[in-house]
Amino acid sequence: MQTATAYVNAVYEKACQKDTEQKEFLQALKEFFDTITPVLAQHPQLIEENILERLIEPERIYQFRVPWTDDQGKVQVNRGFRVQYNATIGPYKGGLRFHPSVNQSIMKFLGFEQTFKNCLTGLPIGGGKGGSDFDPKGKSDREVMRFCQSFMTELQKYIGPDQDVPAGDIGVGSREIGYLFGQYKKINSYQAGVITGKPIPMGGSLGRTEATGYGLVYFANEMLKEANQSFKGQRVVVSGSGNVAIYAIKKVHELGGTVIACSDSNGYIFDKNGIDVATLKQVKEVERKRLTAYLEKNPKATYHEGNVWQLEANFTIALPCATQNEIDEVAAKHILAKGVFAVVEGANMPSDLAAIACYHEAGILYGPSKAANAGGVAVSALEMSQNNLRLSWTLEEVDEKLKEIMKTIFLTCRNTAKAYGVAGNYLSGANIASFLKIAEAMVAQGVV
Ligand SMILES: NC(=O)C1=CN([C@@H]2O[C@H](COP(=O)(O)OP(=O)(O)OC[C@H]3O[C@@H](n4cnc5c(N)ncnc54)[C@H](O)[C@@H]3O)[C@@H](O)[C@H]2O)C=CC1
Ligand SMILES: O=C(O)CCC(=O)C(=O)O
Repeated sequence: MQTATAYVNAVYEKACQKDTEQKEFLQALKEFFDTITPVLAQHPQLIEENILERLIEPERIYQFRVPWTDDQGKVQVNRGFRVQYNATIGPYKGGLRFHPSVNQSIMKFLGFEQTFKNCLTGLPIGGGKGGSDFDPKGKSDREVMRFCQSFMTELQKYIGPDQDVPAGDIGVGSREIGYLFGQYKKINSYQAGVITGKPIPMGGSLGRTEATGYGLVYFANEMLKEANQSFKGQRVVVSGSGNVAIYAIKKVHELGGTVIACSDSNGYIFDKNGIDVATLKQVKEVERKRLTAYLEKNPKATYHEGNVWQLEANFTIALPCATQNEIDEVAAKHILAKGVFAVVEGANMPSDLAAIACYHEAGILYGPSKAANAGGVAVSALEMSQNNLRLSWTLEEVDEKLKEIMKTIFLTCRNTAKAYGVAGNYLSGANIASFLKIAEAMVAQGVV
């Protein structure tokens, strides 16, 4: 039989030949494969089952046309996707992203990551992802509504509370989820559990809006405790200024840290006394303006064009919460030179492979996205539970469950890494623990 290394290399080579252009997808595979080779050496039956080749192939991908009419009466066309990656441990579950960069590679990398993330939550949810190259920026509410209605007119054929349950991601917040769910109900019937992140009066869960950002900080806090550290007195930089970033900043401040900078896709603000969350929420959630509008309300802050990871000031903790590959090798080296001892990821795959190698080489704490940002999908699964039970938990109840889930994910990563001889490597811990559970379930279900 092939050795584990030869098997992993062969599967990766084949993927590279099949999906040559899909660089984000291949990157996600490489990051994963590098950590699980030793596990395959211990479980040769998984090689016999050809588990990797089965696991990396999405169960199915839908791609569809999304025509809609803009405010000038002109017909526009976008491309829609839903990747149903893996439903071995539960219905497909994962967000929808509306951003001009969306393509099949990005959808596949996100669906692949989601499969393992969802498994780490310990809740019965499989992995999926979807979205469109539609750009909500600069569109009126009515344009966004018409787009969402057209998108859902097609998507509704493929989803259901026990089949596939979408939610939000970049560019999809409660406004979009409201329009999407409204159209689903018009075509079908009221089935609350068909989508999560719903506005509260439509069956949403308290705490879902905050869950990814809060969960990230709960996870980071567990990492810090393990290293006899805390958020108290830390100078923190958060990239992005959207849903994940805003609630991560809020929770860091509650735990005694100071977030001195955050960003959008054009530039970043530096506010040495700490980002004012109320102002940020007003600018981003209510007015939907660029970050420069923050300065009108907080003139002591400064605005700089470019990537926040070029910040001149020193800081100790980095929480990337914007997008994939925002930290490359140059940015990682800059971050390390500024005194950072922990990078914990709110965005999906924000560090490229060279950046991750820099963290490992420097021996800093590194919390990988599939573990650290799982709080959002975990509370989405709690929303599904509440919808099924036809009841609503209080914010305190949801937050308590989220804290417990994030602590358990941390312990799973920590204990698995230790058991496989890579103590402190939470990336390996996350990959190995979720891989073993899904692989075992896939073997149990037969070759399907
Ligand atoms: N919303 C959720 O529950 C979850 C989101 N995530 C991930 O978190 C990240 C952020 O998502 P959300 O906050 O939900 O999206 P969002 O649409 O609310 O905000 C995205 C933010 O990132 C900024 N951004 C986008 N590209 C950027 C770039 N190149 N440089 C700097 N800033 C940039 C945008 O200006 C915006 O402020 C994404 O990677 C997403 O996949 C992960 C788990 C759950
Ligand atoms: O809440 C969900 O179902 C999905 C959240 C998400 O898209 C993610 O975890 O990346």
